[in-house]
Amino acid sequence: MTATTIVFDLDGTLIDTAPDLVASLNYTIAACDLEPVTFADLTHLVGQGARMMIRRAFDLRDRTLSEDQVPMLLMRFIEHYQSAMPGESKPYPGLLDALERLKLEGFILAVCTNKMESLARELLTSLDLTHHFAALTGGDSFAVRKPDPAHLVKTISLAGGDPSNAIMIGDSINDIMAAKNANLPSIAVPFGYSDVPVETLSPTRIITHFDQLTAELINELVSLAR
Ligand SMILES: O=C(O)COP(=O)(O)O
Ligand SMILES: [Mg+2]
Repeated sequence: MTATTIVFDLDGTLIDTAPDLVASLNYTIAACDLEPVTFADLTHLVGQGARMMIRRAFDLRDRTLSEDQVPMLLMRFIEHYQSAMPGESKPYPGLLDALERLKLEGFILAVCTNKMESLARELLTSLDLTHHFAALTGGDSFAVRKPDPAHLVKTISLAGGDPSNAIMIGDSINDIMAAKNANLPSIAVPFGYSDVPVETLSPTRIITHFDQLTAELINELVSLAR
């Protein structure tokens, strides 16, 4: 039987990227004289990639964003975000040990993020993490993205895994819904950027630290879902 695949979300799950996302977004929207956003705002803005984050910042400030401004603003965001990488972004406590441990235990590890694939790859490479993952896909890798189950299913297949023997771990509604839509169990982490308490998303389980992400837990949740 193919090994179980553990699919991780990136922003707010693997890596605490909020300070850099806020800094790059504020640099971007300053070009249009928008007031800076805060971390609390970010929980409502993040989740569907940079383009949507910019759009939502304009909505937050009751400003109209014309379509022809979008490419310039997106480029401004990407350049700023790339130039600072990894900036203040850091893996959450216990992540590195968990990745090493789970790989030794034979799990396939993958990343399914709505961040642009190139930015996600560069960020994980700058933190020396890319080598842990058999596949990494972003919000622009396919025609669809989380919460569409196809994003998750295609990521598992790319990693060499079996889409019926996998689990998704994430911090937001997109991750938990993608798992549900793909008929897979999910684990939510409460330390990320959800704008609602993660319990309200009804994940299969919640963990508060990566030390709790054990082979026993994953095997239990995957077999319960069968
Ligand atoms: O960058 C985003 O908007 C979302 O990224 P995530 O899917 O890794 O949480
Ligand atoms: Mg996330």
